[in-house]
Amino acid sequence: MQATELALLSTGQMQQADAMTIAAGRPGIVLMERAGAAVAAAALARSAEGAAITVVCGPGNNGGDGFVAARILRERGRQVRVLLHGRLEALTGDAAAASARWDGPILPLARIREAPGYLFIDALFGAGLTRALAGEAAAAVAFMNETGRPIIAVDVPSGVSGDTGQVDGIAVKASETVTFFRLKPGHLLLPGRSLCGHVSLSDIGILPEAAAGAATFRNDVGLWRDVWPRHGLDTHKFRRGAVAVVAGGVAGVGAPRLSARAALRIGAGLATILCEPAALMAHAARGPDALMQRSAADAAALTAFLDDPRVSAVLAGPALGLGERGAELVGAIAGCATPAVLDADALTLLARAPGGAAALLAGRRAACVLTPHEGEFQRLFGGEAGIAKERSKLERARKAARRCGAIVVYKGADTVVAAPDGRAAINTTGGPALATAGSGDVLAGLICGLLAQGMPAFEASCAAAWLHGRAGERLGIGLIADDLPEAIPALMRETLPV
Ligand SMILES: NC(=O)C1=CN([C@@H]2O[C@H](COP(=O)(O)OP(=O)(O)OC[C@H]3O[C@@H](n4cnc5c(N)ncnc54)[C@H](OP(=O)(O)O)[C@@H]3O)[C@@H](O)[C@H]2O)[C@@H](O)CC1
Ligand SMILES: Nc1ncnc2c1ncn2[C@@H]1O[C@H](COP(=O)(O)OP(=O)(O)O)[C@@H](O)[C@H]1O
Ligand SMILES: [K+]
Repeated sequence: MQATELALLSTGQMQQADAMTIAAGRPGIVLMERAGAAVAAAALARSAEGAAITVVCGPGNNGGDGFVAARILRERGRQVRVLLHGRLEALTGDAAAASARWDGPILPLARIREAPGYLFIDALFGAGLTRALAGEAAAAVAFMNETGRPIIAVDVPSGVSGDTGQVDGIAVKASETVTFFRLKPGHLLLPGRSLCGHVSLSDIGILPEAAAGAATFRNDVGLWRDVWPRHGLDTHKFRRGAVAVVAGGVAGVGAPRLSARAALRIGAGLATILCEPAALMAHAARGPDALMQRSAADAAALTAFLDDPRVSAVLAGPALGLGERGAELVGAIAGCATPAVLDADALTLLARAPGGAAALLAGRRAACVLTPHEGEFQRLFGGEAGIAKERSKLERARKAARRCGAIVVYKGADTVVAAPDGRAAINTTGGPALATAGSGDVLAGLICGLLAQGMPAFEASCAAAWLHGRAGERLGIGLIADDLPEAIPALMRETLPV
């Protein structure tokens, strides 16, 4: 899949895409007929001839799609009941035209409890949702959900914001969502994603160029395949990239080793653990033999190591420790010219720095990736009203990336990767099996391993998040973080030109 097909459009951008297509000579009612036909096709696939289908229409064009679907379903032998929220005379434009083509009865929404039928089509609200559902609409949605019958949502489940995936109050819990042209962020961000059921995308004739300027993407291989590191026959270990993983003391030997192992498994040529002197023996006693260890007592030692131009990326955070040494080393990384990944303790130390992360990273000369989970994100940006008050995880990540001049990998079940230039991607690979100690350390190591091989930081972060998630899916429940790096080589061979 190409990057333009992975584009996600906001509801505003989708409206512009519609308007652009209509202005180019394709009438809105034609688009609506195609949208309604796609919804009808989904309902036909889920119902037998004669089945009773209830179509719940709202006051806008989402309702218009519902009227079209209702007409087609009746023509195809289904028993269709149409309910409308609001007055028929209040419908305008394409929705009014679509309702005029439906010559069956139209019942008020309040009658939804009578004979609900086998399947619902939710055409209440789509891209035009402006506020929380209330009154009759909220009651109808509660009823549909309670019946446990299948619900096909038109465009988005009513009550879910297409932009943020957030729900104020109540929303439809759909079995399936039929949407048009391109997905919206709300289909992928939680809780929206969990309310959509299976999402199918229908081409209704909107001009593909309408997505050309998109800066938000679903994270998939097509987004970064072209910049995936390739190594020629004449490569050697330093050309493949050397990673430095900055570690802490004896109590935290495991976490940085998970990161370093991940960096090696994703293709870095060399990985060295730089630990407190007292931890050197503990590291030396552990596998794999391919990993190297050195002591780095302070910032001077770390800087001297990073000054070697062959060291191509550095990672700090997992079990680094929150003491003076840690703070000093994070300061040294902020000031160095080596591409860096800052995770875990390094993020807490960044948040504690005078002026916060943005101040410490202001002068950075090389790419920097921050990998906060929710708690770390709050620590870093919770005090910045412009970021913390933003309702969309996508926009919070984007603003944080701009603020720090760094790539932000805002982790969770709907990880968002955002770049300071405004690009962002939402990751959907992975699952609950990844919620296990050390899983984040592996992700940080994967990113660092790709940075070390010269992959641009945004794409490296996206690729690492995608592979990390796929590895989690493949290993499934019961995985421990140690398993994740080992699953990476096979995944790479299957999905990438290595
Ligand atoms: N444009 C096109 O060509 C195509 C568009 N398509 C379809 O159009 C859909 C977008 O249509 P849309 O823009 O008319 O918005 P829609 O989601 O129907 O809702 C707007 C209405 O709901 C109302 N309303 C909002 N929130 C509410 C609430 N909480 N509680 C109560 N009322 C609320 C709002 O009222 P207002 O906020 O103005 O008071 C307004 O009356 C899109 O999702 C896709 O399905 C396809 O056919 C392809 C071609
Ligand atoms: N339910 C989930 N679905 C998908 N990915 C998840 C889920 N839970 C956790 N993850 C992923 O697992 C990793 C956990 O990282 P983190 O919270 O830093 O854990 P740790 O500090 O134990 O290493 C992140 O990459 C996160 O996106
Ligand atoms: K809907």
